[in-house]
Amino acid sequence: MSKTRVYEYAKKKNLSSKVVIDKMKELNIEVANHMSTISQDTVQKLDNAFDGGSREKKQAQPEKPVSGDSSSNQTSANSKNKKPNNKQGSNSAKRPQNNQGGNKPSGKGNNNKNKKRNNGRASNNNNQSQAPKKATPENITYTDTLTVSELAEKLNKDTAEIIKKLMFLGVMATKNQDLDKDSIELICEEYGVTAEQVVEVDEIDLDNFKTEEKAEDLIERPAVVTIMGHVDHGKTTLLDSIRDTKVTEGEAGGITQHIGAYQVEDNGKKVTFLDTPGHAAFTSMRSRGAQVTDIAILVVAADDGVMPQTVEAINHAKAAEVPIIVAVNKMDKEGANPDRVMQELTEHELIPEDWGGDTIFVQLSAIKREGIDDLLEMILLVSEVEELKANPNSNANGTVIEAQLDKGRGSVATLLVQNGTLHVGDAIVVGNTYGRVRAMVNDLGRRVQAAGPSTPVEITGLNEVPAAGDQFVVFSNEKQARQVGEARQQKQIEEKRTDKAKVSLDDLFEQIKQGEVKDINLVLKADVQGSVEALASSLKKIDVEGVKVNIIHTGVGAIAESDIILASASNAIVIGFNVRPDNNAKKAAETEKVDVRLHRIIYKVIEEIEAAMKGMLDPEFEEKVIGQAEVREIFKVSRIGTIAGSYVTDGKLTRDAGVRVIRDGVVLYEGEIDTLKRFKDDVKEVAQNYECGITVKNFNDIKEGDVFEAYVMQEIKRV
Ligand SMILES: Nc1nc2c(ncn2[C@@H]2O[C@H](COP(=O)(O)OP(=O)(O)OP(=O)(O)O)[C@@H](O)[C@H]2O)c(=O)[nH]1
Repeated sequence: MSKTRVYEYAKKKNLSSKVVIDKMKELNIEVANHMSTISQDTVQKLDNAFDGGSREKKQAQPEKPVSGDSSSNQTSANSKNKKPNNKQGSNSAKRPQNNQGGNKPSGKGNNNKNKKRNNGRASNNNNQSQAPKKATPENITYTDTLTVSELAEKLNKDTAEIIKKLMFLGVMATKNQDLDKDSIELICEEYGVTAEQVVEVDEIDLDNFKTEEKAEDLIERPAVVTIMGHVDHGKTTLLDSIRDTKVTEGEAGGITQHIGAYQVEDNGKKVTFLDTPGHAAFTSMRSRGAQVTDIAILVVAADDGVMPQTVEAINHAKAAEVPIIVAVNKMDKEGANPDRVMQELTEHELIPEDWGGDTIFVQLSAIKREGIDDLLEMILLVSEVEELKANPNSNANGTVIEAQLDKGRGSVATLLVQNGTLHVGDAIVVGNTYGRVRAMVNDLGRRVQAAGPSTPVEITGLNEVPAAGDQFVVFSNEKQARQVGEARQQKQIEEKRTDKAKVSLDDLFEQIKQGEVKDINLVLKADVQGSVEALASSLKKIDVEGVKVNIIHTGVGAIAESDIILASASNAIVIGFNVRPDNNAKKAAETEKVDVRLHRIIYKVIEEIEAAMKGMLDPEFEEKVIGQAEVREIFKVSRIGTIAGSYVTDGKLTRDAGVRVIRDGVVLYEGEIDTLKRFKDDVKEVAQNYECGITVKNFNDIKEGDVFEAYVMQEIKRV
C-alpha cells in the first residue's frame, strides 16, 4: 500500500492541500485532513480528475506569495483563505481543517495526552529552544494567539517555511498575522511538537488565595439550606417557625436579628438557613459564581399542589445539582391532598421513597409548627449523606449573603463562612472591597470573636459595600490583603469605565429602557451647510418615549479624528451625511468604539435613529467596507465612458460590491461597479497593491485622486 499523504500529493501536483481535499470530497472519497494517507487507487482517481480540469491548477501558485506579504491576485475561491483568523474563531468555517470532522478528535486526543505528560515542563522546553543548535522543541506554550513569525521562532524554523506549510494547508497568512489555535496546532503537529495553550492566571482572582485543604484536615460542617417554592405556599412561615421553635429551645435570651441567614440546633447538630426565600436570590448568587446552598427545601402547599414557581424552583435546584427535600405544607387545611402533590411531582422526577424513588417528602404545617422536627431530622440525614466538610483551622473564605451601608456603622455585610474560621481582626478582601474585621455579630445579635464553617455573621470594617454573592478571603498578611483589595477595586473601576459602553444604535433601545440614556447625543457631519441644517432640524423633531435628541456638534466636510474624540467624550453617535471618515477618524472610531453611521438620504437617517430609539432597528445586516482604491489616471473611451485607472490601497475590490465615489472626503456618487479589469481581462476581484481599471455604472464624472470605496452587506451575528 502506498503511503502518499494528501499534502505530499498536493505538493507534487503543485496544488494546495485544500484543493486536493475538496476534490476528494467531490469524488466522495473519505478524507480527514492534509495528513491523511491516500491509496494508489485514489491517487489515480485524483490524477484523472485534475488532469481533466484546469480550474484548480490556475489557483495553485504556491511559491509566489511566500516571499511577499501580499498574496497574488487570486480568484475569489482561493482568496477566502487569505485571512484565516482576523478574529479568533470568527472565520472558523473558512479554515480548511474545520471541514474535516474526523481529524480533530484523534489529533486532540494525542495532544491532551502529551499535555498531561509534559505539564509543567513547558517553559523548560522553551528555554531549550534557545539553544545554539536550534533543535525543534518537544512542545511549545502560548497564551492567546501567535503570529506566524512568533510561531516560527518558537519552533526554530524560518518564517517562510511556516508560511509555506500554512499554504499547503490552504491557509494564506502573512508573517504578522495572528494564527488561531487550530492553525497553531496543525503546524505543530507537522513537526511533531505539542502546542499547549496556557491560561493566564489572574493574580487578583480570589480563588488563588483560598487555602487548599488536605482531606485529613476536613471535618463535618453544618448544611446550608435554602427554602424555595411557589408564592404563598408558606416559605416565610416555615422559616419563622423553624427559627422560633429551635432558637428559643437552644439559645435562651437571644434577640433574633435578621442578618440574611440563621442557624438552629437539633440533636446537637447545627443547620444554617438562608432566610431570603425564593429562587431569585438563590440563582442570582449562583450566577455570580457563588454556590452556597447544600440542600433545597421545596415547599408545596398541600391544598394547592405544584404551581409554576414550584417547577421553576425545581429546575433551579437541579441546575445547581443541589438535593431537594419536599416539604408538603399546610397539612392542617381541609383541602390538603398530599398524594396529589406527590403525584404531580413525579412528573418532575421527584419520586417519593415509598413509591420507589429517592426524594424525601415531609408533611407539615408551618403555621401549627407540626412536622418541623421531622423536617430537621431529614435535613440532618441528607447532610450526612452529602458528607459536607470543611477545615475550621484555616483562614476563612466564603460568600456575601447580603450587604448594605449603615448610617452609624458604615459598610455592613453578612458573610457565610464556607471554609476556615473568621476572626475579629482578620485582614480580609470581600469582592472588590477590603479591610479588617472590626466587629462580628451573629444571628442572635450577639458579638462573637470567631465564626466557623457554615456560620453566618454580620461584619463591619470594610472600606466599601460589597455585593451579595461576592466571594471573600482572609489573608494572613494585611499588606497583601490591601494590595489585592486595591488592585481589585482598581480593576473594577477600569472595567466600569471601559464597560460604560459607548452608546451605539444597536443597543440604544436597551439603554433607554434601562433609564441609562435620556439624551441621544449626536455629532453631525455633512457635505454642505444646507444638509447639516436640514438634517439637524429633522433629527430634533424625533420624539420617542421622552428621549431627547441632542446635537452637540455639526460641521461640513469629512469626519475627522476630532469629531470622533468629541463623540467619545460625550458618548455620542456620529452621523456622516454624504461624507466619510478620514483614515485617522476611522482608526479613532475603532479604538474609541464610537458608532459612526453613514448615509446619503435624509429620511434614512431619521428612520434609522427613530427605529433605534424604538428598539426596532433591523439588526440583521450591516455594511462592511471591503476595500479602497485610488484613481491614478483617467481614460475616456467614447463607447464605454470613463475608465478609472486605479490602485487598490486597502483590502480588495470585487466586481459585485457596491461602490462609492469619494472626492475630498465627500461622497459624490453611490452605485455599482460596471467593469473591473486587470489589463484586458475582466476579473472578479483585485487585491491590495494591484492596479486595475474600473468603470462605474451610470457615472462618468471621475477625476484623478478620487477614491472608490467598495462595500458589501454582511449579516451580523448577534450573541
Ligand atoms: N393553614 C395554613 N396556612 C399556612 C401555613 N403556612 C403558611 N400559611 C399561610 O399561607 C400564607 C402564605 O404564607 P407565607 O409564609 O407568606 O408564604 P410564602 O411562600 O413565604 O409567600 P411569598 O413570600 O409571597 O412567596 C399566609 O397567610 C400563611 O399564614 C400552614 O401550614 N397552614
